[in-house]
Amino acid sequence: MTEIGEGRQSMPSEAQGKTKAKKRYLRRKKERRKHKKAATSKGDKNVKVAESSNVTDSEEEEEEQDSVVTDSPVVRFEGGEGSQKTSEGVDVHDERPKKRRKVDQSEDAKEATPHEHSPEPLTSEVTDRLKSPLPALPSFPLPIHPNAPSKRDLALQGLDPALVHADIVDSSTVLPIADGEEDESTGLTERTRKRLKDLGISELFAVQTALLPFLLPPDVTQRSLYLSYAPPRDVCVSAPTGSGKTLAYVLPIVDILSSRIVTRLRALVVLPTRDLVTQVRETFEAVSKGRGLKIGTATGQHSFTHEQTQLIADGSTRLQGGSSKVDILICTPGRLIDHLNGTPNFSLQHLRFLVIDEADRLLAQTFQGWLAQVLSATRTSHLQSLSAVDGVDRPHHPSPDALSPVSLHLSTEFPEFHTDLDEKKESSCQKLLFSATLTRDPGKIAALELRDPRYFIVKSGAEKADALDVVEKFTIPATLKEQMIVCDSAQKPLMLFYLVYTHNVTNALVFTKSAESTTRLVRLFEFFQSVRQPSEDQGEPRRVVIQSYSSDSPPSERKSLLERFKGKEIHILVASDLISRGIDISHVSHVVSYDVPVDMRKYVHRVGRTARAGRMGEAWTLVEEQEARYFKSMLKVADHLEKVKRLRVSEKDLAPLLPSYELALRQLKEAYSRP
Ligand SMILES: Nc1ncnc2c1ncn2[C@@H]1O[C@H](COP(=O)(O)OP(=O)(O)OP(=O)(O)O)[C@@H](O)[C@H]1O
Repeated sequence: MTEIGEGRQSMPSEAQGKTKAKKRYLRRKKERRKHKKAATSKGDKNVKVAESSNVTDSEEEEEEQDSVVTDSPVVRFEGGEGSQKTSEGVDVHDERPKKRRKVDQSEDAKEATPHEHSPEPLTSEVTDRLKSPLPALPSFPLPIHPNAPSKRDLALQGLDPALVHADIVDSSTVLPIADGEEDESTGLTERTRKRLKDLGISELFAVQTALLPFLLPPDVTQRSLYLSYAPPRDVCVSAPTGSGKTLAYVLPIVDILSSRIVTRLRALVVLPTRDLVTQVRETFEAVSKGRGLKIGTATGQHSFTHEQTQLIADGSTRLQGGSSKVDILICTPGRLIDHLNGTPNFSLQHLRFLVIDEADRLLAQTFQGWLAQVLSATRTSHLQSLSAVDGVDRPHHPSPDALSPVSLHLSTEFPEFHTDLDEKKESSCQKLLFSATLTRDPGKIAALELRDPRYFIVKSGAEKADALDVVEKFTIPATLKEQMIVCDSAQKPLMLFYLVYTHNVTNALVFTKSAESTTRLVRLFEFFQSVRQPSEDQGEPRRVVIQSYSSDSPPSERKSLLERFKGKEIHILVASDLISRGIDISHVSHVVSYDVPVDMRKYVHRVGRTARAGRMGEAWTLVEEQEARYFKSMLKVADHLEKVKRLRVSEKDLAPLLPSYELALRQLKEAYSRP
């Protein structure tokens, strides 16, 4: 309070002081104007006398205030019609312009000159100073906006340089299989080439032509079972679905392992599903027929003990080099870890090949950190942990002859002597990664501890390929025709039935989002078929055999379903994404995504069940109206939107099927409402 009071007391004197100074200033200003007027009046008779000599101080003040108001470039008058009311309700006539008025900026600029604002007339000393150039201030450099990194640069950030410099292979490349003793173009042995011809294969596909010469170099020492002093480079392969990736690794493995004398576990193939394990085993058996190689599988389909007896020759004696009944093991990651941790003498120290097929899928799932465990087991003897596993302190009976070079330094046989055998060797295990949608994720690739990797990317139009294509895009088989049908969700089953009947589909895979919807859709289709009336023009409708294939069915039933589908006993297999990857059924003519795939990878693998090995195929995706935007943007991001054409089906087309469909729907409802 005191301070405020004091402030108020001092105000009048300050105000007076200010008023005097202002008065002085205004007086001088008036004088200046007079002088100016006197100087100009002689030559200019038309000059309007704007400044009366008897203008009062207060009038001058108002003038000053006005000039302050007009300093603002835009003047706005809120009250309409030029009059305003004061807070007390008194009408005040406002003489200012009623509309917005723009003040001329150039006039402002003129007013803002130092002369105008200077309260004192400029002395000659000051004007001299103003005229003389002031020493220039050091100017700061203008800020530079760095260019935003291009999409390409961003995409390449953090990538393995080997991936950026990948070998791009044109998907249309084929190479006839040579006759004669030597084949310099592929490095395949005569025996393997003969076997391929027996299997009806006369030429090699693009991925095979690229990979075989690399894995089977002309220098035979490079084909040894152990390469501790010149360990082989690892390989990553990205090639479209159905392009023959399986043979690209089966052929070199069979050729190299055929030189072995003792059976050891030398090739390990890891796959995400049991069905794929069975399929790859069949390919190995077909190619290696008559070569004496032993092939085993571990998927959990049989009991653990049964699998152990199939894999291990001797589980009772402690063997530093491990023991194996198989040269090649094809397995799922979960079961592999079970054997690594729980099967005595199961060792990966002799591995020459570690194949990870459908690599992006396997790397996306941890399966108890299977990869880290497998990589560690390839580096040193797994034997050390054995007694810990079974809890038995075994008598010490090492057999160093069975040790691989990578494990020789662990030998306890000659502890006193230091020879080059003690030197730690590198593992001879060559990692081979395959997928149609190979991950480019640097983090996931780093986990693989790849050794000087070489990337092969198979795609159409390889000559135009850019590093960005390598990074972001997946290739779809050139022989595949893709279409989407946008429809109401309630119409989807009817739309499927329409497509099946009008296109005479007899070999199709239909993908749904879940095992439950698979079963429901099959039941609806069966009801629909049972109530469908013969048409006037086409007579009795064709009978379509449809079955569901999902994780709900036991493995033995699934196996038999696949066999029947391959044998064309089943026309349509409605499946969850369980078989969207890798499954190779050559005659599949149509793939229907009854439910939209959740991402581009899923889409690529689903549609890739048709148009395999250069055959023609069609893929339809049923898109609910509210999903259309999402689906299209997914395709657009993958630069694939223009490849998927829209197929339009009108109400009129569906009308003939509608009565049977409605009846079938009622039956399905009843079936599901029954307790
Ligand atoms: N050189 C060849 N000549 C003829 N057929 C071949 C050749 N190579 C592979 N095939 C056949 O092509 C089909 C597809 O091969 P494969 O299953 O290896 O494809 P993929 O590239 O692994 O596909 P996906 O990515 O879907 O697993 C198989 O039926 C296979 O027998």
